[in-house]
Amino acid sequence: MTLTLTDLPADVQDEVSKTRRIVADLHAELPRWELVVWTAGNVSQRIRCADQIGEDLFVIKPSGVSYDQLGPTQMVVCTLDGAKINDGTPDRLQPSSDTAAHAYVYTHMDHVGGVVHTHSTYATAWAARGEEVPCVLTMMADEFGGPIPIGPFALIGDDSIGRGIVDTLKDSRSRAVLMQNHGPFTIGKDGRDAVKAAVMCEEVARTVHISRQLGEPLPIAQEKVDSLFDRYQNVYGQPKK
Ligand SMILES: O=C(CO)[C@@H](O)[C@@H](O)COP(=O)(O)O
Repeated sequence: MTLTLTDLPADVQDEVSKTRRIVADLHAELPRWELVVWTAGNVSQRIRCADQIGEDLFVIKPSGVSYDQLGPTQMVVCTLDGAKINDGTPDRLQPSSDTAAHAYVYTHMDHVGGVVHTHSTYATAWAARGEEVPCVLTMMADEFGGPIPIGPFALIGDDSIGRGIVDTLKDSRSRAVLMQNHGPFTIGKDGRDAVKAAVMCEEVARTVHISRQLGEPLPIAQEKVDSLFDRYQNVYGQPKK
């Protein structure tokens, strides 16, 4: 039976409301960082509520709606099988066409709290060639712990894309995967972390492409990549609260 938001415990309803605001605001980051044209990108964030209602939920944008029309009340709430709940939005409002992919990632990667998909230019150009972005920048070692891998060609609309993302990232430190002939999908501890991974993925895809136009970039020794990744993930920035 389809869940009804207003029947859920008050604390879950509060978390849904907060997450809707977060996900709506994160969608503004996609055009801000020039990661999308038109509506060609989406963000979602998990709600960890299995202890209260027996399953997690996630919030994702509605399909094909312009970013300047996206507010918290348009954000769609789904179960981890990708089904929209009775979330207060009009029945006709459909979730993103990538909802099944996001749902598959949340189901099979419990540590993931946010998923992003874009068609950002340089990352998508690497995806079109089916070539991983080699780890030749300290920024890549910091952020991705190695190369940005290529995922398989997969048609939209069922579990194929989600399965390709999980199969590629489950044994990788990278939070980004370039789905062949399609574009980048990124994961993170939350939606903002996944958006950051999408921003950094496009940045390094552009830089490495330019470097290759000048000559052959130099690889970084694996032990140096490991050291850079460890520092950035565990020391960089301000002390964790
Ligand atoms: O990549 C695709 C379609 O191929 C979609 O991710 C993109 O058009 C965005 O679709 P949504 O607006 O999220 O349904």
